[in-house]
Amino acid sequence: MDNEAVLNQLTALYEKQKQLAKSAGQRKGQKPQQKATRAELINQFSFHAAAQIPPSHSVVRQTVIGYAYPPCTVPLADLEPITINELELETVHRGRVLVVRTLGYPSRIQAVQNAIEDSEGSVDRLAVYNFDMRLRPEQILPKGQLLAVKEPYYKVTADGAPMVRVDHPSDFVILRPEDSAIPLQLRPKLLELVDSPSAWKAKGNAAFKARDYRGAIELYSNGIEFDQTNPTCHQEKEGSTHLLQLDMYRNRAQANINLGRYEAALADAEASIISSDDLASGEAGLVNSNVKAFYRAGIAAYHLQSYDKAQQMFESILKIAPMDSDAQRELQRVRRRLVEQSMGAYDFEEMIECAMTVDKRLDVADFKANVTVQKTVDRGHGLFATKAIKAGELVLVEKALFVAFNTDEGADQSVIMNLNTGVMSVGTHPTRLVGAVHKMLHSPKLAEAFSHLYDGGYEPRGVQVVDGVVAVDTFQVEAALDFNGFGLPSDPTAVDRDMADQATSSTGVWMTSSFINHDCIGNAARSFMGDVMVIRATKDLEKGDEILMRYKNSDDDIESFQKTVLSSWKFTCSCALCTAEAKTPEPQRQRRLELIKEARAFLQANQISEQYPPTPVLITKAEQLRAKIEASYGQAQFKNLPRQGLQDLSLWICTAHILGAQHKVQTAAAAVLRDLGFMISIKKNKVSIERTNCRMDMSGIYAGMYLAVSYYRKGQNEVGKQLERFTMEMYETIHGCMLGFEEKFGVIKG
Ligand SMILES: C[S@@+](CC[C@H](N)C(=O)[O-])C[C@H]1O[C@@H](n2cnc3c(N)ncnc32)[C@H](O)[C@@H]1O
Repeated sequence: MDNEAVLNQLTALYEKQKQLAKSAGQRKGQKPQQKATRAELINQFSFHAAAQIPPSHSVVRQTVIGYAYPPCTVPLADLEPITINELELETVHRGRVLVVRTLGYPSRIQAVQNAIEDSEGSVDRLAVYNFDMRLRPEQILPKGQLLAVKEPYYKVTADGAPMVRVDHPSDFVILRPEDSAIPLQLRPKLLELVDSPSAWKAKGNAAFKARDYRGAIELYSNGIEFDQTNPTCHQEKEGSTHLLQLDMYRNRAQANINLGRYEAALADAEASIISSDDLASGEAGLVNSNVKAFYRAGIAAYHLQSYDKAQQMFESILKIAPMDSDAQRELQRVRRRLVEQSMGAYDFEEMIECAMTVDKRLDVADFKANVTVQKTVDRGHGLFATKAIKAGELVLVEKALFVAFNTDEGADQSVIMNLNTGVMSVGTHPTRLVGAVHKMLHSPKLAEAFSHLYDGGYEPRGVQVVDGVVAVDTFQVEAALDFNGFGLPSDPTAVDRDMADQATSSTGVWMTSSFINHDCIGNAARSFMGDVMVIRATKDLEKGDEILMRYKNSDDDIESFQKTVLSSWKFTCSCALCTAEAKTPEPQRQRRLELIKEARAFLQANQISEQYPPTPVLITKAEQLRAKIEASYGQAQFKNLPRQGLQDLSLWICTAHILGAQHKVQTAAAAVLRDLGFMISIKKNKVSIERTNCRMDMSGIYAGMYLAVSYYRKGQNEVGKQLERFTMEMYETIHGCMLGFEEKFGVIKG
């Protein structure tokens, strides 16, 4: 399907969804008129359809963001039960909880769905959105599952039938058979009596072995609680009860690690460390238990990027088990992270290699020592330099909170239609939303950090942990992602790895980089290596300077550029470039747009090839056109500023001279650099480059190398060397590292 057809299809779908939402809204508070019967529902969910996903080629998968309601923040125990028959359409039932059992096998399209029945035997459909995509549908809504929907949202669906809809993962609680929230009618007839901590531990171990880590965590928790609330329960093994409890903490730590719940894992692992008094009792295996406890604490701390703590844990192991090879290996790994974190010393080439061949989610630390988040005068928060940073040096290296790669398994062209904001985002956005939400669900720390990202003015509610999970508001997360998400290019070897290439490209969110405000010129450039963003300075920065980057490349047509910025990020850019445009008289701007159009047509019709170099007549024509465009950039407004509309044509002229008479290369290459905002002057073999208003891109690297070579050819090697160094620095800044420079640009030297 071509782009226009997709766009038409999406617009039609959006309109339809808006219409549906409107007519559904009119039924607010009503009871459903037509509902599927138990038999119909059982029939609908009667076979194993877990793998059902619509064919992605003909149907654009859609996630509709409709009524944005906040998640429940009341503990399950404080909610009043509600039955299916009491539910009212288009209503979030605040203060209530619906306890149900699933009737059939789950199906999955955008949501995982199943038929449900309540304590009165009434039936309906349940749809769980934003589920953890690492889980299979049958792990979320298996047949016969008892579960609670906190403050249920009862919704009219596209087919007119009702459905209980869960948008926030924390509103959905899987219940164990013995949970007191389960009404008598839904309770399993036979409840296994578990009456000792060791029995809970055994059950936990069995669940763990079956890779049911969620289940194992609950079972160990029950065991720990049982132990704490029944102090006399275990005469089973005098003296060892305390150790049994520590075993369960230790095992729960591993289950938490396996689910990526590192904060809980660290707390569990630390709680499971056996004291020196207990160790002195000399029971066999206790040292080994502590090795496990320290190891798990170390791994959890590592994933939380608490590298000092991780180091301490692995060193503790080596004190009691000096030959432990796992601890030795992990200690080495941590030490590398500590060097990266404190000094910004990375092996970037290895990172690109790893992203290309092994895993795009890289194992590296963040380097944030050069920046800090501060309030700005008029644009909320911003990111500022904590020390002077030279052009080309690292400003920030940051691993993403989450990236949805378009190469991930199951990655698909899908669309989020936000009926509240009117924004439609096509690509991997739905995956990014779910990924970010699930990262926060078990990490109050991450949720707290994320809550500071700009979200367009959502009412701040703080981070609340309810029933053991963070009540993450998926609507708010989506709003924040709209403002703070970045697109990534799909090719990690591409030279200019800044902008995303297509609507369907990978998308991610980086927490610190999110504070960088926009400027069309800016003073920093980003590149990506796997899920790591590398930001370097494009000019010398002073301590206290605000870091600024362009969110999107500015358009020749300033009006349309400003419109996009306003609709996407809700501000009007007032940078030096936009101000210069605004000061340019309208007829002059219109004239320039016409000339740029003419230049585009010229470039399209006269693509350069080595085989057929452009004729002198053609080059003269290009130069005349360039002169006209140059004149349309008023000297008064654009003194020392980049002139975007000239860039492509200038590079064409420069390349044409390279292939033809060489004597004009120098002027042509300098013109390309001038159009990017570099003011170059060469006096007595000394190259000075004024770059206050520079922008960097690939044309600059070509021009820089051509310029350097032209001086080498004239025997002015000193000048050539300085220009080559400048070009290499530009390459490193926009590419992140020097990998590939020699192959692609070294050859220009011949
Ligand atoms: C990714 S956030 C940047 C950090 C943000 N200033 C904050 O306080 O968190 C994007 C938002 O910052 C603001 N912003 C960014 N650049 C701006 C600029 N040049 N002028 C005014 N506001 C800007 C806009 O509100 C935009 O939607």
